[in-house]
Amino acid sequence: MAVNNSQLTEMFERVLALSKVDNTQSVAVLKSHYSDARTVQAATDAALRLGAKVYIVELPSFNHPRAMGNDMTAYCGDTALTGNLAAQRALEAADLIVDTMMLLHSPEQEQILKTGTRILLAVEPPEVLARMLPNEEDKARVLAAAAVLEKARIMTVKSSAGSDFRAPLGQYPTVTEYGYADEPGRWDHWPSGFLFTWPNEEQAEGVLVLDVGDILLPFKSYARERITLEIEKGFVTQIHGGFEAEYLRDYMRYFNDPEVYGISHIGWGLQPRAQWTAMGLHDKNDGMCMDARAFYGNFLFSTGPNTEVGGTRKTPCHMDIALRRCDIRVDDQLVVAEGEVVAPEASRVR
Ligand SMILES: O=c1ccc(O)c[nH]1
Ligand SMILES: [Fe+2]
Repeated sequence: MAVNNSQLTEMFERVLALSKVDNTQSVAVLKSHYSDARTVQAATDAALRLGAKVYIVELPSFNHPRAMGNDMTAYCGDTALTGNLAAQRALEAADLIVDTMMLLHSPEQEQILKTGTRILLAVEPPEVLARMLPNEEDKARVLAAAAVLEKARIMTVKSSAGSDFRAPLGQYPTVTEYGYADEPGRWDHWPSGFLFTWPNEEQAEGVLVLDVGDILLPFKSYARERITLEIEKGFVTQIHGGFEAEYLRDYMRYFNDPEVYGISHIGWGLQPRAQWTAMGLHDKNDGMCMDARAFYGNFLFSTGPNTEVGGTRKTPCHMDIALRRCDIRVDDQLVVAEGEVVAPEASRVR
């Protein structure tokens, strides 16, 4: 199926309006050679139709010699913007940046946000953008869950597969993603609909068991056998299992950086229009597979960087791993029971 350009522009107009774009605003569209030309054009036309002053910042392609694969989250930290201070100043001058290249997990993104500039990441295929067009109900549900998470002192995750994980919280803020950048200095991602935080440094403990069907990004694979991760003092210390455990071990070892084993963001999915099955219907190069990160009731955990919240772990290897059928507790409140969102009530899809 394919979204036509008129529909794509109309969707961008709606999301940019939700992101508070109007005739008082300037909008920079950030692109590189792999940006979807339809997305760049639709974002540009939509911002113009909303009366904003629009400009396009195109950066030359950037490849790190050790990067593998084309998934934009496969190699984090260094980007085409790294070291390009003139381009960064040009981007900081905007009120809103539509990022069709991906600055996520780079220090430059944090520096830009600190100036008050808003960033909206949009790198998924137009058809995925359309299926998960954000709305104010998404925002209300995610913020309701965030109100619980930001007060929490511990997150615990258990599952019938054998997960038994504890993460003391409080050192880092709660991050919400509801699909539009409507506050000064806010980063968001269209499509999304989930929330997360980071464990207190060196305090996450326990076991996480990836069961059959759980998703590993950026591999874009469904686990076909169990993989068991042992976590001590905030780091993955053992990866047990068969071939898939060996593949994960080998991939992480390749980066030759002990920080790749640090636990990164942990949270849960609240997007009912995201589907666990969607990844199986897309080519690996279609996008970064936000369906896997956002599907309703997942436990999404990750390894590697924590620069997004001011941490010092700037490591290029970032695994996003989505588990189904977990029990997630925040303090003593059960928020997800066997993969079903149960609380807070205002975060549930009615
Ligand atoms: O939206 C995203 C995408 C990737 C990621 O690691 C976090 N959030
Ligand atoms: Fe991530």
